[in-house]
Amino acid sequence: MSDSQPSTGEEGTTTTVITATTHLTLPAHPIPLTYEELNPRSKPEEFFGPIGTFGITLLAPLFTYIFFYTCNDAVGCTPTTVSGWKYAWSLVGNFPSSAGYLWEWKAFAVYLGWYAYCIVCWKVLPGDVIQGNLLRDGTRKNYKMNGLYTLILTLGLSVGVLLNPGGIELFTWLYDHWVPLVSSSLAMATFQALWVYGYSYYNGELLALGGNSGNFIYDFFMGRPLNPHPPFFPSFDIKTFNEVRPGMILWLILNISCACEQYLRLGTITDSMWVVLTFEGWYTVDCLIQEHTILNQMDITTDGFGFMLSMGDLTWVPFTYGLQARFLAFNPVHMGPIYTSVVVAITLAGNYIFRQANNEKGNFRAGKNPKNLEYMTTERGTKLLTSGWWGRSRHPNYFGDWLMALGWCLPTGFSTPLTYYYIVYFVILLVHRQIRDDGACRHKYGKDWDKYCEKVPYKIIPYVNIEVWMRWGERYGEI
Ligand SMILES: NC(=O)C1=CN([C@@H]2O[C@H](COP(=O)(O)OP(=O)(O)OC[C@H]3O[C@@H](n4cnc5c(N)ncnc54)[C@H](OP(=O)(O)O)[C@@H]3O)[C@@H](O)[C@H]2O)C=CC1
Ligand SMILES: CC(C)=CCC[C@@H](C)[C@H]1CC=C2C3=C(CC[C@@]21C)[C@@]1(C)CC[C@H](O)C(C)(C)[C@@H]1CC3
Repeated sequence: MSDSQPSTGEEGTTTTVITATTHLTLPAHPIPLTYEELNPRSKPEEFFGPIGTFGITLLAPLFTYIFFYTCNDAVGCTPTTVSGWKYAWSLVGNFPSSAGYLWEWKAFAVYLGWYAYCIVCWKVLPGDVIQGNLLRDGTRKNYKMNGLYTLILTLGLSVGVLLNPGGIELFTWLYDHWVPLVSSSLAMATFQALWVYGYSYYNGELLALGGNSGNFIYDFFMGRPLNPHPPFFPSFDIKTFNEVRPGMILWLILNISCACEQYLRLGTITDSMWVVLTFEGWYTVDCLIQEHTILNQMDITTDGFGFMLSMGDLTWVPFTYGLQARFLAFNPVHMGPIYTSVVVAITLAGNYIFRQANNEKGNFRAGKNPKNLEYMTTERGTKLLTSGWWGRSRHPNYFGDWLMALGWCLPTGFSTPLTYYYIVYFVILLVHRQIRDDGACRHKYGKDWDKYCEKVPYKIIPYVNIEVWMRWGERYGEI
């Protein structure tokens, strides 16, 4: 089976080939023939251009380390005091346990083993082959969707280990080698990003429209190739593989390791740890149940695969999204029934909005409209929902996602602001994503998008017009 096929629909070798639930139609213009026409030069404008992308390339890994050195059982979690920072700094390269060693070959070998295991699972476990969206060269790629089976197998093996004598202690090996594992994932992420960047100059593959500026720093970060694959292994799509497997599943495993650490220290697992473990774990499970939906997301359809996604997927997601559980491992919080109920209610509300909104759009895009929602038809032929969750704001799913994120941070109590980094980072990520998506939709739908925006003026939070607030703020400022 070839990786890139004409859009006629063919049989995959494993199981049926299913076409991604998209409404995309063939471009009206003739498909350009030359490589240069297909891959035009882009302007380095996103993230404040080369300077901004250089800054994020350095700062994102740096923050991953800072989150550890300023928040661990040796220093506590006090990045708010000068003495806290000084003490944390003195421990870099000099940490009392292997959890803070900057590099360890054994951890690197374990990490490579984990990555290889994920590839083997992708190869040998069964799964539907889904045909992706139409690419601008007129072809479609096939994707094997078996992330959920990889997760089920991994969880099954984990339970097997945990039920054996010494299994809990074995699991805490991950907690005890946190920084060496961070460094290993970062090495892998950097290697991948460099390799796909270099290889994209040789194999004539389709480039991402936003990652072909000719500026190394910018293109390395944004991602030059759109759908990179290793040589001689064209059916292995590096981007979709990275997006939901080695990082997302590792996040769940690291959380289990933190829970084991807490159990060894306390002899029990606190309510706060259970809440974090359950809800963050469910996020991973839900993401893998819906794995096919990533084919319609901008990371897959538009963005290239570069350091942003490579580092984001392999390092940022598992090691910083796991901060809450790691904090609770050495700093247990007992929430009690009332606080637990409040946190659970917020998280469930977030999950409900997130899932309902994503399902409404997913069903609608698949040609189903079980709730009989209102919609408008654009000149392009695409339909846009104007009632239900998508009539309440233009990104209700982001709002639900953020509420869930709040529910993951609240169990850590209020002794440190650091564990709340996630909701701050997530606001920035979602607002930036909203602006990018709005721009892309305006480009796609033209004045139809303006009509939709008139009908649904609220950007993320239903019925809350941030722009009105901003204008009101400006007027207040003038007074
Ligand atoms: N935890 C994390 O770190 C992250 C989580 N996420 C989550 O991933 C999920 C996917 O996010 P993302 O890919 O950014 O975007 P969305 O799932 O919100 O999809 C946006 C697209 O939906 C289509 N659309 C917009 N409005 C309508 C409408 N009214 N009716 C029908 N279709 C519409 C448009 O595409 P078209 O018209 O072409 O179909 C638009 O480009 C979200 O739930 C988000 O919260 C995302 C990033 C990071
Ligand atoms: C600091 C830095 C370099 C950040 C890069 C941003 C990345 C962390 C995010 C960009 C898009 C992401 C997505 C997910 C995780 C975070 C990153 C990689 C995602 C896999 C989370 C789970 C969701 O269900 C998702 C599959 C929709 C999502 C896809 C985008």
